[in-house]
This record gives sequence, structure tokens and C-alpha cells, in this order.
Amino acid sequence: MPHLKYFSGFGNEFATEAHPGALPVGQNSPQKAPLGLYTEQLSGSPFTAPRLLNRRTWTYRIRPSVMHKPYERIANGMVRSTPFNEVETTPSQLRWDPLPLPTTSVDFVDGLTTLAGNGDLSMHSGVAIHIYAATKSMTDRFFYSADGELLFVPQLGRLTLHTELGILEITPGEIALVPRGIKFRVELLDPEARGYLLENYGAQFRLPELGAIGANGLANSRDFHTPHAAYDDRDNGTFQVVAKFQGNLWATDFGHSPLDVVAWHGNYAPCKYDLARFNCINSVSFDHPDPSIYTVLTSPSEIPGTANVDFAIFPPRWLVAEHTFRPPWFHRNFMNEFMGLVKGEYDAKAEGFVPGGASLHNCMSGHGPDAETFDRASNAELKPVKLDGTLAFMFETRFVCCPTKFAMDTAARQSEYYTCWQALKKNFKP
Ligand SMILES: O=C(O)Cc1cc(O)ccc1O
Ligand SMILES: [Fe+2]
Repeated sequence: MPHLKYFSGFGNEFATEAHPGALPVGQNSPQKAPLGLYTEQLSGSPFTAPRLLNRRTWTYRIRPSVMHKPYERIANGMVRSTPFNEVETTPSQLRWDPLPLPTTSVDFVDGLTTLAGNGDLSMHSGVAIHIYAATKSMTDRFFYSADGELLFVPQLGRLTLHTELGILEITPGEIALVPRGIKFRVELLDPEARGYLLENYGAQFRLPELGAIGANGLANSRDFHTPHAAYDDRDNGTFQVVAKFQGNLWATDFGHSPLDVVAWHGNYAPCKYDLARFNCINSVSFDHPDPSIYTVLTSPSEIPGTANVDFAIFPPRWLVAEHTFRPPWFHRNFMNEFMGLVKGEYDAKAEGFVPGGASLHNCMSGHGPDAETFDRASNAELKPVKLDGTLAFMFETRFVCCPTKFAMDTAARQSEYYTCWQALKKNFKP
């Protein structure tokens, strides 16, 4: 793989050509596009979206995207979509071990398993939470979701995402965003890959407002990286494109690689971000702040402050709060919390929440530190402590997250999860 080149900045206007002269100058659709290319616009928002939210990219490609046979339904495998009503959603706390890696040769698409979701994709609201687990690269196979944008959170194994607009390499500790509709194939750089994949049916992820924090901090725009144009000029054989459309998988054959964009300009493009760049802000006086302080990206809804989904991380950080119970407090929330762990340990759980695993605490369901953590943190000497070698994250969403039947029935579900709180003692001494 040649050294990959990226632009810096979140949601910027970029212009890139993989071949000199491929990008028209001063206009979008010349009578004849340069180098015999086809012009095609890809809109990620309505044409009339306000400038701040308007997303579109002009592509100059070897063939237009329309050149393919009709799509036909293929099996959905373990992929699920709205309505998430296979089982009645329990108010109980749920937790899972990591899903096992495939023992056979399975690519990213075939290795997708949906754990939970909410909302209504046809109404552009809610999310689906999938786990990917793959042992094989996609070569002549491509995927896109018309249902939502995709947020990759790798936990095991490096990936190369070959997208229509360029190539991104991501490693555990980094994330990638692939906008709705953009085709890609996933190559494995290691023998096995596993991670979390959030499908966001709602408004596109953006950087959160910083309010009193000011002009800098949390995830800084310049640390998001968008690839330069790169094209694949293969037209020997068949190239299967799998579309996720209205909750179902459909497939068709192209006579050429759909990743044939030689040049593009615009602001609707994939990007990646190294979570180690997150400028983490925390209490330097007392008390444990609300986890909104850890928001990397937000997908707002029409109700102020009520995200369709927030992506928050719990990265390595110093804990210095005085006269404070430092781990997360016991709580019951309006919002619904799906958590995953990329590496290390999470400070609210002494055991059982392991890398590749997941937990789900839905609306108003009590949760917080397990008994061992409560005991330890209540008695710990409050010197400065570095929480290191850890990376947990949360998909926090306004709607109850409904587990799939698979998620409830799988042997990976920890049916004894509730016991981690049962040893909490009565300490009340009036
Ligand atoms: O572990 C959790 O439940 C997530 C979480 C973390 C935190 O620091 C405060 C509140 C919260 O819900
Ligand atoms: Fe919580």
C-alpha cells in the first residue's frame, strides 16, 4: 500500500485528483469532463439544506454509478433494522462477552451481527448497533448503507477502508465515519478483525458545541483526516455491490469496480480520527462530571440537547478530584447507554466488562459501579491517579435501545450480570 495521504479538518471542503487535470476548474459539470471521465454529484443532504449543514461532493469517475443490473434481495444474515421488535425489551441491565471470531473465512459484510437498535430508519431517526467480526478481506465485493452513516470503532485488527472517495487505514484506538451511501470494501491488515459499527439513521455526526470550554478542546477539527482521491480501474469480472436499503440487504453485479472516482471535490466524504488526540477535560477540583464532557461527536435531533446519538469516550486521563467518589456514580438516566471497550479496564467495573464486550443500560434502569469498585473507590487514598491503557466508549441515544433476539439468546450474554451489584452492603448508620 503506497503511503496514504489525508486532508486535515472535519467537514471541510476538499478538492483532490488522483490524476493531474482530472478535476474541472471553475465549474462542476463541463460539457465534457476532463480525461473522458463522467461527472456525478453525490448529495448527502437536501439541496436546500442551510449552508452549514449542506453536504455534497462532485465526483469525476470512470463510469457513472447507474451502470449496473437490478438489485435482488439477498439474505440479511444476522443484520437487523427497525422496527427493533423481535423481542420485548427488558428494563434489566444487559452485558455481553465479546462475540467469538469466525472460525471460517468470513468477510466484513457476512460477519455483521446486530446487537440492538432503535428509532425508525424511514423517519431518519435512531441507530443500529452492529458488531463486525471478519477473517477475510473483501476484494470484488462492496457495501453501502442507504439507511445511515457508519461509525467504525475497531477493537481488534487493522482495517483498510477502500471507499469511493479514497483509502483510509484504521487501527484499534481510531474511528472512521463513512457517510450514508458511500460504497466501500473492507480489507483486513491482520488475520482477524472485530469492532463495533454504529449505523446512524439520524442527522450526520458533527463536532459538539464547546460552550464555556471555548474555541479549542475535546475533538479538534484538524485531527480528523479525509483521504485523497484514489481509484480502482478494474473492469475484468464481476463486482458485487451489497446495498443496505430500508433495512434489507440487496445485491447486484457491476461490470467494473464502483471505486472508480479519479477526482472529487466537496464536503461529503469519509474521515478518520485517532481517539488519542481527544483533549479530555475532567474535574480538577471535586466531583465526577457528567459524561457529556467526553463527547467526541454528536448527531442532534430536533429537540435541543437531546441527541439522536452521542459518541463519547472514556480515554486515559488523570483523576485528581478531592474528597470525591471518583468512578461513575450510581445513576438512572433519561438517555440510553450502550457501552463498549476497546482496551483495558473501565473504572466503574472491576471485572466482567472486557475488551470487545458490551453493556446496555436503558432509560431509567439503575446502574453504576459494581460492589468491588464501590468498596475500593470509597476507601481509596485520593492522590492523583493516572487511568492508563484504557479506552471505553458509549453510544448514548435518546430512544430505548432494543436488543435483537440474537443479543438476548446468545451464549455471549452474561445472564448473571445483575449479581455484580448484589454484594453492595447496607452501610446506613443513623
Ligand atoms: O458507566 C456508565 O454508565 C457511563 C457513565 C459514565 C460516567 O462517567 C457518568 C455517567 C455515566 O452514565
Ligand atoms: Fe450510565
